Amino acid sequence: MAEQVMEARGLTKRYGNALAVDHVDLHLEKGQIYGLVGRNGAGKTTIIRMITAQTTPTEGTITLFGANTPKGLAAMRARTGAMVEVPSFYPYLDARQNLEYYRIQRGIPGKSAVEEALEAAGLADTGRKKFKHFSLGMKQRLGLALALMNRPDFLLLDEPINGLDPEGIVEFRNLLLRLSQERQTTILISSHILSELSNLATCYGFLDRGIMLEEISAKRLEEKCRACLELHVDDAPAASLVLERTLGTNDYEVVHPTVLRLYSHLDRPGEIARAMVEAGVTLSALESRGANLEDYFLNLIGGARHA
Ligand SMILES: Nc1ncnc2c1ncn2[C@@H]1O[C@H](COP(=O)(O)OP(=O)(O)OP(=O)(O)O)[C@@H](O)[C@H]1O
Repeated sequence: MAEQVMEARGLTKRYGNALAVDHVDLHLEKGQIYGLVGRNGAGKTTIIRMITAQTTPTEGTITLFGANTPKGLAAMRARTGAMVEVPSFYPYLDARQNLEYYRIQRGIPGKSAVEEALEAAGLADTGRKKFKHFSLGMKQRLGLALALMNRPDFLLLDEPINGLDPEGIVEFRNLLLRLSQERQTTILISSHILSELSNLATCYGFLDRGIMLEEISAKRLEEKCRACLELHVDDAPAASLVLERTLGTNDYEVVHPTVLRLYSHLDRPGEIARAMVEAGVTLSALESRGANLEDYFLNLIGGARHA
């Protein structure tokens, strides 16, 4: 069984009468890249701040690397690194000097920690360039380097991609993939744009107004968003036979006794309708479906709001 890095149960944060985070459960296993997705104000930052002990939960428990006592948690937090807001760096210092300042302040042993962190964040070649001349992408990467200085096993990043241009997003994503592959770092990354995390996250948690609507693996999400033709019929087993024998495809699933999803023949709905009619299967609807990631999330939120 994969090692559990973090588990939160019933995690709740109340500010006065407002519930910023409402009984959220979260699970992260070693090596996962967990995308925490929610619109502005959904509670992402508050969750990350509770995990990093920057704020105290009103209710609920957090377990980090198997520890859940205050003392145990404090010890395990040394194995985490976080970038919650862009840290304040000195504008007239370069990347190395800024990190060296924080290394000493945090008591991280060994000067090589700075070099290693700069290397891991793709900033090893910035030389004497002062922070004030950094692009936003470089500033974000310096924030990442700072979070990496203690070589964390578990990295928490709050909206690190926010404001980056497409090229910056790809660069940042590649850095995180490298960390995940080379060091098996477990990563929790939040974003309000689901598609920013595609090709990166291995699982997602969808958060809306403090409530965790769904935790889902990237693989399952991809399957759910795959383009298909949805067939509404009177008899799904009979329709399956038509798909297999007449149309020669196995690329379908029966999702209900009267509904099938067909992933092949997407551009040939007429052929499908004809084959069904000829076999005596009543086809009451044939719809083209397939959500992109963003639509999936919006539908999920919409569903929860109308419930
Ligand atoms: N210190 C605080 N005092 C009062 N309310 C707060 C405080 N911090 C957060 N909130 C409220 O809690 C809710 C969740 O905020 P949070 O910052 O966690 O959301 P978020 O998903 O990270 O959004 P954003 O991307 O805008 O930061 C919001 O309604 C916010 O106004």
